[in-house]
Amino acid sequence: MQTTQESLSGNNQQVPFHQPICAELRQHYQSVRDLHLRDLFAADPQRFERFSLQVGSILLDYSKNRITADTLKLLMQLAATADVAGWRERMFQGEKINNTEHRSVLHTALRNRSNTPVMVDGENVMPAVNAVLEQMGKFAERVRNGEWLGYTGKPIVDVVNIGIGGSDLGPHMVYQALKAYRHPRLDMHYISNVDGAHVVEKLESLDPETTLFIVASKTFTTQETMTNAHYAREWFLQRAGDEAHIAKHFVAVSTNQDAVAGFGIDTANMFEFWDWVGGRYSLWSAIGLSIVLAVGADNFAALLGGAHDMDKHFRSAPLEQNMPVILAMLGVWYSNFFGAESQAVLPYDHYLRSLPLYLQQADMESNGKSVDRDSNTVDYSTGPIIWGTTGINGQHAFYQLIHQGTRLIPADFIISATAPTGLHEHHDILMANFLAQTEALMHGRTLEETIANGVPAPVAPKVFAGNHPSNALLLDALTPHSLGMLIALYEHKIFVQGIVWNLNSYDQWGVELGKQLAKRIQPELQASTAVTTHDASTNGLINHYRRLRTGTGG
Ligand SMILES: O=P(O)(O)OC[C@H]1O[C@H](O)[C@H](O)[C@@H](O)[C@@H]1O
Repeated sequence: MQTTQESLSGNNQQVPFHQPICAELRQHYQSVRDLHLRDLFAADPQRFERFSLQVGSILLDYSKNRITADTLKLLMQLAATADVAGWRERMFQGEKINNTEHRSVLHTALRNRSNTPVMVDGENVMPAVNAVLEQMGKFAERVRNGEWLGYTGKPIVDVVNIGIGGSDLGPHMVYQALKAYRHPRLDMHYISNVDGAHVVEKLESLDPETTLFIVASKTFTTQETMTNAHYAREWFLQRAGDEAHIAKHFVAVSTNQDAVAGFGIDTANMFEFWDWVGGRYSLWSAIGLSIVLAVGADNFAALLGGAHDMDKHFRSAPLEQNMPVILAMLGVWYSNFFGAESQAVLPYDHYLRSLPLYLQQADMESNGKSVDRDSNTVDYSTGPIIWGTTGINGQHAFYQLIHQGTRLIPADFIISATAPTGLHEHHDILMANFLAQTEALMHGRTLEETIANGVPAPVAPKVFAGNHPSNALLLDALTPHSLGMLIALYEHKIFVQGIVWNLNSYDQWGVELGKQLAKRIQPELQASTAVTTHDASTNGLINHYRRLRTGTGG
């Protein structure tokens, strides 16, 4: 096993995409690209059994993909060539696979319910992980049972999570997904945008006496979060008067103890996590505090347990029976051989409506890269554009393009078999649409079938080519456990694709340049003379804004 930083870097010739298996896959692609799914199904009555897999409470039907048994065999050879199994072990064992930041990648340790030791720099991280989990559980229990009181002696009613990116999207998505499990007295709110409208509008509806703020930031330096947190602190103090009341209404989640203390939050009210937790993989850490407050420590433990079960499956199942690996390699098949540009995520579940947003960060910030882990510029496509919304709403908006447009858009359809509301008729309608769409995308409707249907002329616009690939993910029910499994499934899919594309999926240098430029531009917006230090477009826009700007100095 590789241990040193140098040995984690290979050279360009080692890149999986330069290996002979890719030439073989390209050749194979030529023989498969014109096959129609309709014919593949007709030729093989066992296709569903052959290309579906159940792991715990999740069924993955991947039979409606443009693959044959040979495709899968070759894709798995590519995964093996990329040493997915070796890298997987390196990740789980805490090697510093994030080679540009020299960090381990151990979100799996946060949900390691087996409690086996996980070592970072010679130290087992599990005692610290468990201690923070306990701290979160105890704190949440006091808030939930009404023991934790605001400065006028009232129990907390509203909790505001102030965070952005990974410190917002994960907890926000999970809170929505587990709404059915939430504490009846507690409402969670999420403020991320530095557009003042977000914080002002939200605070208008809240009572400082019964509101708890969680300032959630891994670095505790993110400008948007700090600006909103300072505003919330000011808003609170204007009403509560005394700084001593802050301790009852502000807690922090961060890796940066000094900055938390500097903000004025007692570090006794800080929930810690560590630099080996990537922001977009952090909902399992103290960043999930709002989840624990909403659904309780037991349900949070079930969420972690679901993710842990998926971790165990991912770590031990052979590649060809490994759900994250299968999803990942199907994605590679469409991105790198069919030239697909995007991947749609279509949850048929109101509670999962934020999953596409969450996965946008998880996937696109991880694999949206054109320089590989050895600093070579890649000559193949990497992470796709992730997009989507709840399935039914999408049907009445953009599905037209998926059905009859000119682009190939692989889509993941996600649904649970149980209606959390008990509205069974609603759920049957939802399910029928879910099935109808995947069937229509796959099968299409030929010219002959269209004519036989007796549709009036013109007939051509009413023909559906079909052959559009989709995965169907069917959960027994949307529970904390199955949600944990589902999120971990996607995390590991992203990991596998990153390995196949030879990327470091765990840094995000691409977000830095804009941040630096914004810092430079911000004071220029208040300049008294025309700004000339940028390109003509940026200068023109800055100066136009300076003229229109209202408020001090404008
Ligand atoms: O948690 P924070 O340190 O405030 O970071 C919040 C977010 O901001 C960054 O710019 C990154 O692109 C994200 O990966 C991160 O999740």
